[in-house]
Formats: sequence, structure tokens, C-alpha cells
Amino acid sequence: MGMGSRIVLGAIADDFTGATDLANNLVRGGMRCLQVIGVPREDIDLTHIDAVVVALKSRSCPVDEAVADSLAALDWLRRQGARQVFFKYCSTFDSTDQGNIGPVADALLDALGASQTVMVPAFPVNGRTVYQGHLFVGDRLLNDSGMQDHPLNPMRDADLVRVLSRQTPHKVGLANHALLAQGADATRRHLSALADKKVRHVICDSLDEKDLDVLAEATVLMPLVTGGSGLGQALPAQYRAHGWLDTINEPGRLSPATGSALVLSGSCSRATLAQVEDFLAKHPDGGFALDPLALAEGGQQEKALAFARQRLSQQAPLLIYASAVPEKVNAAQQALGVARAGALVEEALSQLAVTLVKEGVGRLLVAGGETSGAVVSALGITALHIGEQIDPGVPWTQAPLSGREAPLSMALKSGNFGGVDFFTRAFEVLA
Ligand SMILES: Nc1ncnc2c1ncn2[C@@H]1O[C@H](COP(=O)(O)OP(=O)(O)O)[C@@H](O)[C@H]1O
Ligand SMILES: O=C(O)[C@@H](O)C(=O)COP(=O)(O)O
Repeated sequence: MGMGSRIVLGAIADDFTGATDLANNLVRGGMRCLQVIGVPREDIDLTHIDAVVVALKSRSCPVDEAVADSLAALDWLRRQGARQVFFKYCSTFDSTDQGNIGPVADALLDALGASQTVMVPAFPVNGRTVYQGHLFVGDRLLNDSGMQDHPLNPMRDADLVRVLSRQTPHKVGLANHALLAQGADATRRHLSALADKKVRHVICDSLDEKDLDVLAEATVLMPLVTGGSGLGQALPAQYRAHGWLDTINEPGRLSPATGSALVLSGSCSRATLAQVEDFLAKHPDGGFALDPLALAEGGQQEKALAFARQRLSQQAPLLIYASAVPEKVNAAQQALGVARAGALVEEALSQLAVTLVKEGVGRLLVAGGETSGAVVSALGITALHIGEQIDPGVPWTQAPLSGREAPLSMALKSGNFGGVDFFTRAFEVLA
């Protein structure tokens, strides 16, 4: 551990790739970080670990479940001695009017006996910024960024004070850019003046890393902070300034990667579609396309497995993907239902991962948040050590796996993250 026998930061993330994104930024800030999948049932060794991120699947589930799971994670993290708790949600504030961001934050504040928290979704390097409480993706307001059509959490309002006010009975306030420009002391005074007026949640502007540094300095002593992964990169310097954290050389050091390489993609996000296209342009014979309609008929998964075995025996680059343009996805969803189409793909990719890892795949890249959740669960992985960043928000990770001598190297890519050559460059970073 950092200094003494406790972890410094305990984080609760509402999905798996979001957890990896935060863990990645904590490592970049200089913390040794472990990601656990769900709340650990037994004691785990946290020697030489400064931060633990508990990955939940609480973004789109019913509010009660999200609250209960988050409180269970909080309880476990407090028992590990976490000095500060971080509730990580999406940099596009994915949620509905019922929740889950407001209710989870309220429950965590109550459990911690705290009266106020900040909401800092920004991730500037990936184009997510907040100005006057309004969330932008690149140069578009959130409600004009594509997120208005998200299948589970359509985001049709960019005014986060208004969005959050629909999710909590408590007062919501704003710390705007002009305030942040005055520095950490002025920001702290503003937060405390808002607290006197019973403002429980403060939406924070952030245009760039400088704003995030000010926010980290102003909030380091708060029991609970919430946001995207951007704030996660700024906090470790503050922990060091308080003497809670050693200076760590190579906080993201992993063992050498071994085994063959495989890319599995169940993401249909725009960035992933471009990455699939780029891979196929470079390796025209290297891809196998899955289709939910063919999977439902039976036989396609076996064909994919045979194809994979042949490519792997030649040590050739390999991508198995269900990623498809919206028209194709809609057609499959209309024929099979949204849930069944998704489940067929997730099941097929998970089973392929389990079989192929048993047969020697040791470097596995998975694209898509839900897809990553399904694959990681099917592999029985309970904890991921965080290593080197491939692109902002996506690191290599390593997981011990029974039946495998060396750990499995995995990269879990959130749908909209990563450069166009991600599926090939990721393995060069690892080499
Ligand atoms: N061709 C397809 N037709 C229908 N659904 C699909 C198809 N390909 C993938 N899916 C499903 O779409 C969902 C994509 O979500 P996810 O993996 O979270 O990606 P992202 O991070 O890009 O949102 C998964 O449930 C996946 O199984
Ligand atoms: O904060 C972010 O943008 C990401 O960490 C994240 O949560 C992305 O969600 P998915 O695209 O659903 O993986």
C-alpha cells in the first residue's frame, strides 16, 4: 500500500469499461491500482495497491439495485481503509430521470455522513467538457451529440443542474469556470457557502486539465467525489501533497504478455465501426463477422471457432465481430427483440473467449462495455491489474486465471474510445 496499511482511494464504477477508464487515469496520476469485478466475496491481497476500483453493472439497472450494490461496494472499500471515495459514472452522464446517478450519490453521502459532493463528468482529452453546467461532446451539446439516441439512457438535456435536479430531492448547485479560474481556495469557499445553503450536489465546469487540477485541490478532503475519469488523473498529486501517497515509479507495471492475440468486438459505436473497418483493410482475411440472425439459427459460432483456430495456428491477426451499422442492428433487433439480439452476440463472444483462452490466447482485446462485462464474467475474472495506456481511457490490464500459468492480458475498450488503428496498435504497445 501507499503509506501505512490502508488504500488511499476507493472507487465505485457503474460499468466495467468505465471502471477501467478511471483505473487507467489513476495509474497515470501515479497510483498502483486494482480493479475488482463486483464486491469481493473474500479477502484479497492489497499489498502495494493504492487504489481499488469496484466495477459494478449499475448504470442502467433498477434504482434500488444500483443503490444496494453501490452501498455494498462502499462498505467493502471503507473496510480497506479508503480515505476518499469516488463514484465513477460516464463522461456523458448516462442516466435517466429516475437515476441512477442522483440516488446513488445521495445514498453514498448518507452512508458516509457527508453533506455535499461534487459532480465532475468532464474528460477533456476525449472531448467531454462542461461549461456553465452544460455538457459538451466535442463541439456539440450532449443532446446533439448522438447521445440523444442512446438505446438505454437517451440524453436529451445538456443542462446537468436540471438533469440532476430530476434525480434527487436535494438542492443542486454550480461551480462555474469563472470561479475555477480564481483557484482552489476560492472554489473551496464557494463550495462551503453552497453547503451552508444546503446545496448537496455541485455540478462543476471543467474545460481542461487545469480546471480539473483546481477541482482536485479543492475537493481532496471531501469524503465523496463523483464524476468521469478526468478528475481521477488530477487527484493523485493532491494525495501526494497530503503525504498519503509515495512517489511510485512505474505504477502500471505488468508481467510480460504471453500467448496469441485475439480481438472480439460486440460494440456498434461509431468509433468501433471505424476500428473494425481499419483492421479489415489491413487484414482482409483476418475477420469473421457474427450476425445475431445466423447465431439464432445455429451453427455460426462453430464456424467462427474453426476460423479462429486456423488463424491462430498461423499466428495471424484475428478479429471476431458482431459490430454492424445501425440499419443492420435494427433489423436484427426487430426480428429477435433488442435483448435477445444482444444476448446472442454476448453469449457467442463469451464462449469463444473461454474456449480460445483455454487453447492459448493470452492477449485479448474486447470492444464494447456490455460485451466486456459478458466476456470478463464468462472467463471468471475477479480482479484486473492496470498497466500501460493504449489510448486515453483504455489501458492494458492483467488478470490471474486458473489453469493458466501466466496472467491473461486484456484490454477492455469502451465503445466510443480509441483511435482508428486501435485493433492493431494495441498489440504494438504491449510488445
Ligand atoms: N449486429 C448486432 N445486432 C444487434 N445487437 C448487437 C449486434 N452486435 C452487437 N450487438 C449488441 O449491442 C450491444 C453493444 O453494447 P456494448 O458492448 O456496450 O458496446 P458500446 O460500448 O459500443 O455501447 C451488446 O449488447 C451487443 O451484444
Ligand atoms: O466516462 C466514460 O466516458 C467511460 O468511462 C464510460 O463510462 C463509457 O461507457 P461505455 O461506452 O458504455 O463503455
